[in-house]
Amino acid sequence: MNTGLAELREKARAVLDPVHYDYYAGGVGDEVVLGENEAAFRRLALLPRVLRGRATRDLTVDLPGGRLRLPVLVAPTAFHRLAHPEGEVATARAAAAAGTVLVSGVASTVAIGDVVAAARSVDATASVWFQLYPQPDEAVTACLVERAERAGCTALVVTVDSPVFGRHRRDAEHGFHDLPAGLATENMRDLPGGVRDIVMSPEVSWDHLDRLRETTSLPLWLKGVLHPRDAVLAVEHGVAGVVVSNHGGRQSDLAPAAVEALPAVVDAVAGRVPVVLDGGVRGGGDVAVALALGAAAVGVGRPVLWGLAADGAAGVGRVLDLLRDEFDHVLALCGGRDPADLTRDLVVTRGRGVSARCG
Ligand SMILES: Cc1cc2nc3c(=O)[nH]c(=O)nc-3n(C[C@H](O)[C@H](O)[C@H](O)COP(=O)(O)O)c2cc1C
Ligand SMILES: CCCCCCC(=O)C(=O)O
Repeated sequence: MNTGLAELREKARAVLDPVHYDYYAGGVGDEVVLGENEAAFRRLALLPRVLRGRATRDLTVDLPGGRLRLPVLVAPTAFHRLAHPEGEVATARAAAAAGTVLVSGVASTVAIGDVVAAARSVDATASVWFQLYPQPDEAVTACLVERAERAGCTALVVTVDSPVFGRHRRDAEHGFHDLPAGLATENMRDLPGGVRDIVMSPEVSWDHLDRLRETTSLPLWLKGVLHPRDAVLAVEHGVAGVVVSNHGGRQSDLAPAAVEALPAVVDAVAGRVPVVLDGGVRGGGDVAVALALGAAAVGVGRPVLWGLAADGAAGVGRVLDLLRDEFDHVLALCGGRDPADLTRDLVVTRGRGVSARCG
């Protein structure tokens, strides 16, 4: 892990209520996938290319829903006001200042309109995307989508890896089930039928996705895809992009590490839509490896929460600066001029030698 990020994590651990720290840090079951997400990156190396670099590198990436000044976006995570009183407002300001996208979760503790306003107060062109779980009551989903559109979100991220809640042992041991008094999931107010809770339903299907797509003209990303066949189906169902993710090791503890699932999804999608990876990204080197394996960008979840808890918007800004700076440095070391110079032939598995390649 980048040492700056490790310091922020330790500062966050020191200031957070241990129950809330464990909610953020924890994973499902035995936390095998949680560990594997990071460990899998450590097993990969990048072959440098020489004599082809340039003095300054262009880190910009264009995605459906917005331009990123670095190939790192803020993955959706719930309940930012557990970390800092300003919550998602602080995160939005920092993401906008860094020139990247905040994917704001439906389970945010600030309403989406206020999140977008915070981002736009820093940069009038800032892009905020809205993440939601497709609800079995489609009137609820439609209402959430309408709110995101009205707020000015520029893309929707539909999370599909949660047919049921993940079983988080740390939360169970602490008895953490509810937000403390004074905090609420602000997007879940005044919904059709008086619904207040986010429902995870195994009955949500591709048909729900098709109907959701008909309710909006926003680009729609599918988050939580690991099987290449699902990636193909996603493209066939008209998504604008796919997020390879195991939810940061918080859903199935039998899932593969996210970066290990990435190449097959990239191959299945075959360039028809961009692929974003999240899970275990803890430094600029991880960003570079993911891009070399075909990701257009990566998402970061927990490091942003550590930065937020440690120092509000400034702490989130520090996380994004550290990742940008380290990624730029690694790109230079690989003889890269921009992210497109990171190609799969650069990636090798440690301990397995390097095969002859000239492609
Ligand atoms: C505390 C926490 C809350 C999360 N909440 C959501 C959520 O509401 N919606 C969602 O799609 N993903 C959620 N995720 C998953 C993240 O979007 C992302 O997939 C994951 O954090 C990436 O792994 P990383 O934390 O190792 O970077 C959450 C993750 C954490 C750690
Ligand atoms: C009742 C709100 C559920 C929010 C789910 C947040 C999440 O995805 C997580 O991993 O935690």
